[in-house]
Amino acid sequence: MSTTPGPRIVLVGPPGSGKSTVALALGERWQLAVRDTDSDVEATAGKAIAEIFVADGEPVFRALERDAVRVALEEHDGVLALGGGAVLDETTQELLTAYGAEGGTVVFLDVTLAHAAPRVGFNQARPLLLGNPRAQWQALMEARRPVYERLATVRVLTDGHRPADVAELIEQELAVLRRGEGNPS
Ligand SMILES: Nc1ncnc2c1ncn2[C@@H]1O[C@H](COP(=O)(O)OP(=O)(O)OP(=O)(O)O)[C@@H](O)[C@H]1O
Ligand SMILES: O=C(O)C1=C[C@@H](O)[C@@H](O)[C@H](O)C1
Ligand SMILES: [Mg+2]
Repeated sequence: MSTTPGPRIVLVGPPGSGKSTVALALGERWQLAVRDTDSDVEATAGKAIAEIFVADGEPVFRALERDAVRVALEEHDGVLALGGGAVLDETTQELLTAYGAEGGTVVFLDVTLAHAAPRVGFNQARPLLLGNPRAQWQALMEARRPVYERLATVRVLTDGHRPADVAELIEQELAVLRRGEGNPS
């Protein structure tokens, strides 16, 4: 077991990659508390993310999100799911880089458009995907992919896997890594 302070695992990836859902599956599998920075932001703001975007604007949301990620990395020791765009913030990038360098696990949940589309349904709850959802998703994934890949210590392709199976795949990947580092699994 890791002795790194902070969360046991942090999940990053685009909308529909399954961060929130897989976090719950991992929490159940490992009997760990689950936290989601999108929920933390909504609790702090007292309104839904879509409402924050409309009423206050994206910069306000991103500032709330930056604080939520910092606090969660400091005080949460279970499974942590981030919002899809949280990794774009420079402070968050620095914090995740440091967390990974100290032995923390950052998993990039990868997914292709064909599999993400039916999952998210591209509805009103995801303000960044309004307009032409497929094109928006593709553009943001293209821009963010290098960031997800750079910050992640593990990448798991989720296409065609149910959330519980993704959790199992993550566990297997981590076991392979531990063995590679010469630690028993
Ligand atoms: N591996 C999967 N297979 C099929 N459906 C999935 C999978 N993972 C998640 N889903 C479904 O896709 C939808 C979106 O999943 P989820 O909210 O976990 O994505 P997310 O990565 O947290 O997105 P966001 O960045 O918007 O928070 C949910 O309805 C969920 O049940
Ligand atoms: O990908 C994004 O930028 C977002 C993803 C969601 O998790 C929310 O954090 C919000 O809708 C923005
Ligand atoms: Mg989520």
